[in-house]
Amino acid sequence: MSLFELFSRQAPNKVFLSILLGIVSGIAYALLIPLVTSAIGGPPDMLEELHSSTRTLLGLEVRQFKFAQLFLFLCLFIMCTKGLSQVMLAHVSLDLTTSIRSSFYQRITDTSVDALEKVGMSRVNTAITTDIARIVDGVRVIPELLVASVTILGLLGFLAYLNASFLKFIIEAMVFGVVVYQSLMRISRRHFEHSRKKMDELQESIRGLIFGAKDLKLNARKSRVFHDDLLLVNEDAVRRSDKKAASVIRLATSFGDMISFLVIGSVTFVLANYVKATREQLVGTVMVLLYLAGPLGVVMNAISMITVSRVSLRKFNAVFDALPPEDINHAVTEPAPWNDISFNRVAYRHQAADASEGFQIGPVDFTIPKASITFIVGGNGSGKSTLAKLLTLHQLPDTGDIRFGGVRIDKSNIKSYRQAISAIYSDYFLFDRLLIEQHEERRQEIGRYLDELKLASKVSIMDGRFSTTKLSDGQKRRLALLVAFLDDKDIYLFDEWAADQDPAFKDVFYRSVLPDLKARGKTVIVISHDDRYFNVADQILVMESGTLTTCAVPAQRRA
Ligand SMILES: Nc1ncnc2c1ncn2[C@@H]1O[C@H](COP(=O)(O)OP(=O)(O)OP(=O)(O)O)[C@@H](O)[C@H]1O
Repeated sequence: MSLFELFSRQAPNKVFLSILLGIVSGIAYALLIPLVTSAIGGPPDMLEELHSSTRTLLGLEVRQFKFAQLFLFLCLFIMCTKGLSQVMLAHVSLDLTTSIRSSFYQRITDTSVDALEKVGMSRVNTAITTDIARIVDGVRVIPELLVASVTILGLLGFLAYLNASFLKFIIEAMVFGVVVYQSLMRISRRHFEHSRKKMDELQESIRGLIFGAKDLKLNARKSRVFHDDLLLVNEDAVRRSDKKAASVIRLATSFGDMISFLVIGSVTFVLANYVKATREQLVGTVMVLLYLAGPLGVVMNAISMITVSRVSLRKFNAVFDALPPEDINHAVTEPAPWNDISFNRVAYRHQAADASEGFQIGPVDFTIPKASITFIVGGNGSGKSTLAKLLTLHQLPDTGDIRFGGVRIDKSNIKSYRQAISAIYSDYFLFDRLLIEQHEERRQEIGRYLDELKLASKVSIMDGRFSTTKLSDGQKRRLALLVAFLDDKDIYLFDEWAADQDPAFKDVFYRSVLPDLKARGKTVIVISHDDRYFNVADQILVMESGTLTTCAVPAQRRA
């Protein structure tokens, strides 16, 4: 979508009205010069009446009173129309910012987890914090550009009336100016594109600076290498590209400023010798040229902002397109009753970023009965978490099928079946609130869980919001468990949940929490390295290099 389309789609009527008001004010602007030159230079016949009177106002003598009145009226008119036009544009710009952000949030919500992981936090962050602001800045100046262009046209019209030969020369000079200016802008755009690319890398380094702070503090050499060879190098690359781009833009702007004066000089000192023109015509032309500098400046500034904005728009669109909405049915309906989850010849491949084949799990076959406990075990990188993503329906298999009872999971029902699942992944995110309805029964339930999870002395929940999330890793996971309990889903998946727990609570988790969930009819899937507790499981799925090697049932079950 083009910049102007973005703006006019946001509020077509307001944009139209503000442009109209801007144009009217532009025309009024253009009228001020002929008015002043007429007042100074003597009356054309048709304005004779306006020159006639001199009056006293507030003790001051005002000559050509009607001219003065008209001049004042035009000034007030310009102030009102331009002001109103600007206020409306400012409002539309702010609405547009919110609207682009909201549609981006929606896109992030609708896209697949896979796409989001591929694009990555840094690119999404830069798109939201840098690109959207630049896009809106560029869009905001489009109406100003139109208004300034109308003013310029009006002034050129007056020049045509004054002296056609001067007009021809000035138009030629303007075309020359625009061609040179545009060439410079093209160069600056290339530098901005480079800077924008480096900005993504800089964002990634900044993430390292914050999230890796603890590690960096423990290793001065590593910290120095990180600072000097990565962070500052990226910062420097952004700075250098921005500097080059800004220098070219400034050069273009001063060229633009100067060309007005060169044209004034050429008209005054050279052209006046060759073209037949009266003194009034010459003075009028010079005044118009001086006056032209204002709207020309606006045009040039607008073009430079639009240049930057177009770079950001391209980048933003690339991120937006890399997050396509999941091609699934988004309507949520109640799934049909089921007694087991079965994986039949299921295979899924992670696409590698390089030319290599990537990692594949499967084909795998297994069945998980309802109201049972299944452990998924295996070495690092064996594919447990990938299998967990398939089990929690974040991905459909490339081949084979996943069935809930007799129902095959496909694009038409995957979202509905997802609603039956609650998961705490190894990289879970703890929201600072519950995001569910609050009522008295729920409050009592929460109190009970806080006691059971030994969190009552640490956290309270007020209006669905946690009093704090500044907890130890183990406590945070317990709070995540509380959130999962409140979800009250049919299926629970825990990816190495107990890894941070102390031995006492680990025992509670495996010997009490999991069997309780099973007793309540929940289907529990646990990814675990805790072999001490494997006997809690009804079945164990062992992953090895993406394949399911054993489907073992523990030999003895402890009471
Ligand atoms: N988003 C991804 N894109 C490409 N490859 C991936 C992606 N996620 C995981 N992989 C690859 O898949 C393989 C299995 O990863 P997975 O996270 O499933 O292993 P895991 O058994 O859970 O390991 P761990 O016990 O260390 O958590 C790894 O080799 C990893 O490189």
